[in-house]
Amino acid sequence: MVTTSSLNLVFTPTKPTSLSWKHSFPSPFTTANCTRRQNRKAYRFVVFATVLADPKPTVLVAEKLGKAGLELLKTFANVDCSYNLSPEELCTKISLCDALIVRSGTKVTREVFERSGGRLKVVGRAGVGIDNVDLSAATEHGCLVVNAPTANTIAAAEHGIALLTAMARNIAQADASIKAGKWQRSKYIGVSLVGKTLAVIGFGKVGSEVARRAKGLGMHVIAHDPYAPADRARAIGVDLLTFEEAISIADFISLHMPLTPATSKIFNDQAFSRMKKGVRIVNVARGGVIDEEALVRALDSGIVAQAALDVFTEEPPPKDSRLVLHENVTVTPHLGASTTEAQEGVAIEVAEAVIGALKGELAATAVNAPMVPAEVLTELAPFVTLSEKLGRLAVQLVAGGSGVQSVKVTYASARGPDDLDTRLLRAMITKGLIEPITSVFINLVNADFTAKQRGLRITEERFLLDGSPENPLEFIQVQIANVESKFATAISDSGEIKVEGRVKEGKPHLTKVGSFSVDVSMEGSLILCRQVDQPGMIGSVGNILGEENVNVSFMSVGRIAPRKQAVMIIGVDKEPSKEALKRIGEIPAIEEFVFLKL
Ligand SMILES: NC(=O)C1=CN([C@@H]2O[C@H](COP(=O)(O)OP(=O)(O)OC[C@H]3O[C@@H](n4cnc5c(N)ncnc54)[C@H](O)[C@@H]3O)[C@@H](O)[C@H]2O)C=CC1
Ligand SMILES: O=C(O)C(=O)COP(=O)(O)O
Repeated sequence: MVTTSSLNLVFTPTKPTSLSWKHSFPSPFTTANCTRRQNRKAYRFVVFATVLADPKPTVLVAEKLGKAGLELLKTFANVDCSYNLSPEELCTKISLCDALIVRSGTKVTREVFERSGGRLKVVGRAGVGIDNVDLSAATEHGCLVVNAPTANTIAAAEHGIALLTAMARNIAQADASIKAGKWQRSKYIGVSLVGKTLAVIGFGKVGSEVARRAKGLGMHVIAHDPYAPADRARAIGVDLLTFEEAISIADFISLHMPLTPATSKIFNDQAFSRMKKGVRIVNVARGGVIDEEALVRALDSGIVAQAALDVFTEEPPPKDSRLVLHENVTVTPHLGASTTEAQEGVAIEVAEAVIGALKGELAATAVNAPMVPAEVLTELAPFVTLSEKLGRLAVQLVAGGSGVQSVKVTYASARGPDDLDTRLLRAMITKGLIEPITSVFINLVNADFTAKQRGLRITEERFLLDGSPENPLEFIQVQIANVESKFATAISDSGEIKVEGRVKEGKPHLTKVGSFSVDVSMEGSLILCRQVDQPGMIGSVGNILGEENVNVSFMSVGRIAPRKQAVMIIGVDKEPSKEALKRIGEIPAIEEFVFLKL
């Protein structure tokens, strides 16, 4: 048994039959192929498509983006290129935008999401680092964040090597000196790289490309990365060491990890004190991983002989920054990704991801939503629809005023937990449970967060079946505990509202309500009746609906035993009038009934 999500707040359905959708979904999800590009697996992703009122969405491009990416965006959207916006200008504009594209120079704060009024659907980061985007706020607002993780890797690695070699040979200082009319050959004696030890901190895409190139320069390369697979390092001929080991034996250190709470100021006084005297440091990652004041102290004391920095805690750094002005420091203004090739690449990469997201696809480069491989998505597709419908149906059975706090989802499958990814199904059940009773829009990005915020505790269980794991799932059960139902029949023997569904011939079917077995296709709207099993019932209800010109799409009866109680389910194409529903309720053999929209 696998149980997830343990959240403990309360939410109360206020309008259980209201189905006013803030966003409509042509289908619960669409799929699209994620194309090309080296280093990227061909994933296909799910998503919740938003139908935009304006035929063309608006994309705000807040920083300079390569031409090819802009052209691509213009084929699909109205593109507003407004650079150098102040934070207030950005917040003002954002309520008119469906997507925002930035580089590292724009802070996408919580206020930006709040001020978007729910319109902003995707933030595209035309580059790797997303430390300038408030990811929690994005997730809370159901806004997808995508980046362009591969197209600037080589540019950043080449810049790292450029800084390494320039620093070792005092290129920048010598250049400035000669332009100042001097000729200082003995002052700018450098150090050689060959045979020296380079510690690469952060052995990801950029770090490993730097390692490859440094080996080509004859350096001995070691690395530290708590998450990097040892075999990838071995394949490049690099030993993975602990942080302390790596920094204490290195002659050169090159930084390539993201800025996170764990890496913030990881290079501090303590770290510098462990380094070999005369070490040289390159930072093409993020300024915030270094305590810049500690680095100045280490430079002054000679522990660090030289530093070459492309990135700073504050960008641009203050004009009087002691670090920038230090004679042993070489600086560039965050140029790691700034090659013609990389900028065209990231522009296309981010434009494709943003367009995909606006079309309703979840990009391969989503950073705040789970990625679902294509093959998993294809086989789970009908269960995704089933999940949402079960959620919608279950919550509409709750009597108004009963707070829904606890929902148990059971997946019956012959597959082991590792072979069945239920995140998508859970998100869709959550969507089905919450959307009918609120105006909140739920997608894969914000489902768990919204459930937590609304006090909905969703636990998941697996019911392991014998048999063939060919079919991912046999059935899904949704149970809502500790509530009253407006249709008492839906309460199972164990006291919860219980609905169960299966996929039959690719279509979602309701197969259990409470303790009654039924079998109806989950389409349109349903009238559920509990009745004393007797002849003529179908005709009686059918007549009332016929008089109202309500088309009946199907009827199905599930009974305990002949002439005892039965559950009749009637599918209708439109909502019958209150009067018709009242007349159905007045049929003597009908003990209770409920009208539900799927
Ligand atoms: N200066 C510039 O213009 C550019 C800077 N960058 C920056 O370079 C960095 C690396 O980028 P990529 O290689 O594309 O990212 P990546 O995600 O491929 O690699 C980052 C690596 O850092 C590792 N890491 C995480 N926490 C760590 C820790 N505490 N200690 C050591 N390693 C840790 C991760 O396991 C991962 O392998 C990012 O911060 C990115 O923003 C990237 C491109 C251009
Ligand atoms: O991709 C990254 O992480 C970078 O740091 C590049 O930043 P930029 O897009 O050049 O502002």
